[in-house]
Amino acid sequence: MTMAARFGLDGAHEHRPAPVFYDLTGNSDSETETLPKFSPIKEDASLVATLPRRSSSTLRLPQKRMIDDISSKDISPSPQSTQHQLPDHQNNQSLPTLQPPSRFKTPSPAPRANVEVVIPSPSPRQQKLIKTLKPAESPHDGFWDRRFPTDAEEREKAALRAYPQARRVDRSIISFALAPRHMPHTSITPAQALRYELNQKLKRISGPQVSFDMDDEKVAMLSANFGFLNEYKLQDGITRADPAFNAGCTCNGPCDPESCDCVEMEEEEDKPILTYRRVHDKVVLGSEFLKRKRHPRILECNEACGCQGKCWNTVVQRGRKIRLQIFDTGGRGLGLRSPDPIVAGQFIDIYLGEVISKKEADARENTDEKNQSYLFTLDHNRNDGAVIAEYGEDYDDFYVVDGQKFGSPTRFMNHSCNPNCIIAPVYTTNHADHLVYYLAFFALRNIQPKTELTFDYNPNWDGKNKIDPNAVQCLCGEHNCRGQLWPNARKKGLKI
Ligand SMILES: C[S@@+](CC[C@H](N)C(=O)[O-])C[C@H]1O[C@@H](n2cnc3c(N)ncnc32)[C@H](O)[C@@H]1O
Repeated sequence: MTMAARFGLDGAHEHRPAPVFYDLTGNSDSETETLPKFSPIKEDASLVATLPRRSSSTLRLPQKRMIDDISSKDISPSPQSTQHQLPDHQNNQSLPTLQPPSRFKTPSPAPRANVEVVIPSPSPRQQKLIKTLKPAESPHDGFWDRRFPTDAEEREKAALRAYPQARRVDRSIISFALAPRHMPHTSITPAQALRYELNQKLKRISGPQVSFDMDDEKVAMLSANFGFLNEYKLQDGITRADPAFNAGCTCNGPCDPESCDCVEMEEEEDKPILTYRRVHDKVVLGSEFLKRKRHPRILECNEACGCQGKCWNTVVQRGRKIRLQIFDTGGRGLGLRSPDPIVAGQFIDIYLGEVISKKEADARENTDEKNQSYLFTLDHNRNDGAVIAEYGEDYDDFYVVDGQKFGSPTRFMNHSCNPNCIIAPVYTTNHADHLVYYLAFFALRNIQPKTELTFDYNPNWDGKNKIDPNAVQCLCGEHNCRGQLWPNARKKGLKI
């Protein structure tokens, strides 16, 4: 056999390295010439030189593949063929005897010619530490203590804190994403986990408490990804008017509703549109305003005003004052109510969501599989002189609020043909922002605690509209029910 074939260098002749064979018995007297005539020390040089030997068991014993390469008569090595001598005391031990190759029939992949062993070096910190250690007492068993640390050495290292110490942790202060801190150590259902997660989100809503008043299973009607908002979420392409264009009233001291510049005038009448008034301890919308078929916008005072936004005309910007509950209505999905009594004209909350372009709203509406809509177009100022002057008469790209994935509790308000709430456009901090304003809900009449809060989704209904078979069916159950929420023509691709 050539050297090249033996080391697997000559691929044309032999791809597999020649087998390495150690004579461990030292008592064979035959077949010397049939064994490969090579030095196992030489072939194993890389391994043998770098790997420390613990005992005779670390010597490479013939492996299955090696034995397959050799006929059964080849496996009685002679003392003469033994190239790797064992110390005397090891030679005296009873060493493993070779088994006939007939036991190994399964073919195995050829061994790789080059074997590389990478042993990670200790880090500089570990090296420094190792130098400081006194050599542990050797039990004189042939083990190299540096490579095979004794228990004594391990204990010393531990004493020197060579190993990272377990940190003491106060588990009671760890907050978990899905499990409440004080929850008993019982498993929770996915519905309970979802409820917990959504409750955590509810807690981040500003103002009095908002809660779920229903079973865990019903809470699952709401996606875990739903995000509650305290302010509009402006999406790509949505811009707000420059605050520099904001204007305020010139009132000197508390604003007078008869003369305050923030109070809009009736069309073609030299008369202010009366909005808020005081009833006992509350500032509420007056009945004249509530009774209107179309509710005009409300301009609340702000920092640019003579009153510096401290007068009565600041109801919506002061935020929600009642508690709210999201509950299961049955056929109409989730709904909204309050455990508190509400008086006529009282502010309830604003409608929040993502503010998106009309184009984006069209795309979302057309891909929405469910027949639910949370879209509100901010087009109240369509006929406003200032808007027409700025954007033109045919302008139709008004922004849209989408409360489907992000929103405020009012996003759960259902439609009723006999509603108990109205919705009005309200400007707070910037009167020049005609494209982004708030949609604010007010009570239309006194509302008893736990009564569902509803509004009219189609306030322009004139009573003569035919029932559209494609419209979403109304389930409000009121005596004057129209039978439909709104024509669903766009979703079905129909023309109306
Ligand atoms: C703004 S969401 C109201 C909250 C909704 N119920 C929920 O569970 O998320 C509007 C949707 O509620 C449902 N809805 C609201 N009022 C309804 C009514 N009177 N009859 C039937 N479905 C109604 C319709 O599916 C509608 O598209």
